[in-house]
Amino acid sequence: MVILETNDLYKRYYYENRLLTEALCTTNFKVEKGEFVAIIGPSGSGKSTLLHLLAGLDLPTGGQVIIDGKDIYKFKEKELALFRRRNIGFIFQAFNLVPVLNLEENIRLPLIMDNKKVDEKYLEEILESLGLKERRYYFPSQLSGGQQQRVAIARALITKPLIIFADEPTGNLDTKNSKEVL
Ligand SMILES: Nc1ncnc2c1ncn2[C@@H]1O[C@H](COP(=O)(O)OP(=O)(O)OP(=O)(O)O)[C@@H](O)[C@H]1O
Repeated sequence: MVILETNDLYKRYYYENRLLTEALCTTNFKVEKGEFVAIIGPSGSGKSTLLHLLAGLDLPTGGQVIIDGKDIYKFKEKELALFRRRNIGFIFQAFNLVPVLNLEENIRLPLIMDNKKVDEKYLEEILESLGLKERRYYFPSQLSGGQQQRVAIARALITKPLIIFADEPTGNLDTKNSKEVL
């Protein structure tokens, strides 16, 4: 089953009506449910642009992104925000945790924002499998980079999303922490 599809997706930046950068040239591909795909390419080749477009975080110049059969850029802004929150997990290179919330609260946050009940058993499973149980009441500033990134992963998993996008999730980590996160 195809979970993600792009149709002639592209992104250009203009400056004073002149083409400044072709950040992403026309892209067509499909991703099957359960597939693990890595996007590789030199610096500036458009990897982040592509990921942001796929996750509904940026607007394409043209083309479609279809997730679970839905053309995500046909949604109105609020609908897209809701669709994103319910169906898409995103892990950033900079962990983007909320500093005033503890580890567990950070993980619960997407469900709280959606007025949804947390599946407590699943939360415990995630904390256990990511080795975060003993640190659940720590704040982000009290955690190592690898631990913070694992919290970001847990936060992406808790909503049981259809698809998870990760933009260089180990980019800020040393070799040991990178291995742990992967
Ligand atoms: N706001 C913008 N205005 C103009 N050009 C932009 C803008 N944002 C990105 N670009 C250009 O789009 C191209 C693709 O950038 P992108 O960040 O997607 O690359 P990348 O492959 O993720 O790079 P890296 O591996 O270095 O993070 C680059 O040439 C960049 O200069």
